[in-house]
Amino acid sequence: MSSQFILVNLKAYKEGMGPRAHMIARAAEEVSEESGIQIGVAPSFFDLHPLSKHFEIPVFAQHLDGVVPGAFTGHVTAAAVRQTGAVGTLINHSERRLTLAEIEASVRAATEAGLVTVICSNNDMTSAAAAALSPTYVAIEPPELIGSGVSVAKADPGIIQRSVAAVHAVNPKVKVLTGAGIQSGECVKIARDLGTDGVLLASSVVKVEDPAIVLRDLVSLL
Ligand SMILES: O=C[C@H](O)COP(=O)(O)O
Repeated sequence: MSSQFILVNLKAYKEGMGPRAHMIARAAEEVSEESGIQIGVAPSFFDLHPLSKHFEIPVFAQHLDGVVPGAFTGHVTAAAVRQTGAVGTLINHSERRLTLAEIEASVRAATEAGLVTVICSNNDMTSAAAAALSPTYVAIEPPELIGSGVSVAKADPGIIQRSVAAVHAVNPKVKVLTGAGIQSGECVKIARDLGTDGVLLASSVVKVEDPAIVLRDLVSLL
């Protein structure tokens, strides 16, 4: 069985909320069972518990704050994310950037809560810095390609290769995902052949009428 991981970020897309989040999670679970490839979803905070309750696939938060439970307002603690049944979290997504100190605090809090951590980075230098914090994964995503329909695997394979090398030079135990414009089995295969452990993607699955068709294509060459 391939150890590749496909993580679908539902972002704040209206096509990824409520009933649509359930439909996407159901498609992810079906395709995961058929293919043996692990497929997870990162819905809005409000859909974490509904999805973790109904589905076996890994459910991730899109962000968490590195604060301990207490007098904080509008913060999302690692303990609260854990209680929803989520098993992991994105940290420092391009659309939810944090300071270096905040990233470190978020990774520490999430790790202490037993969550899988995915730090997002924008280039190979920040990938190396992220690896120094010992997350489970670093996800390299060139911001200019996010949501563009142009795949990082085809447009900029060099950034994937350099990031894998940079991450592993700092900490060989840290796994690497890549994202931005990922849309087909060919993209996933190119990323895997460049040394990544999977992909992080959104629009190509979330914004289509039938996500299962795209998900089946994504796993087709693994
Ligand atoms: O979290 C996912 C990434 O930002 C990629 O988004 P995208 O697949 O729509 O380019």
